[in-house]
Amino acid sequence: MAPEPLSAQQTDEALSELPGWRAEDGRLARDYAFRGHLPAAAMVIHVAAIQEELGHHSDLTLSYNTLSVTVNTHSVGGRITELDVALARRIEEIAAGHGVR
Ligand SMILES: C[C@H](O)[C@H](O)[C@H]1CNC2=NC(N)=NC(=O)C2=N1
Repeated sequence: MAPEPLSAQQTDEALSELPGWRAEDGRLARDYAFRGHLPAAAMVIHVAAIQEELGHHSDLTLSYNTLSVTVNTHSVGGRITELDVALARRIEEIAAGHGVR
């Protein structure tokens, strides 16, 4: 069954438990900073593995020591849904282990 887009209030409630994340242009977004390039690149692989497990995929932009994550749900026309929140929560769980600053 297709997920329902979250209301603005539901999105705000989800964001209140996702420090550092924001809603921007209809997407959940967060920028992570690392101590160098390899830790940032390693985080990409770990996030990719989670995304394959969940069947839900963010857009990842890797720079020197930063990784920008944005995600919405394509199947509902590019809106924020619980699937995006679930992925953001999983990414948050692994971030500290990658030495996020
Ligand atoms: C078949 C597969 O599960 C779907 O195409 C998934 C893949 N990953 C996805 N990722 C995102 N962000 N939105 C989707 O609607 C989506 N659909």
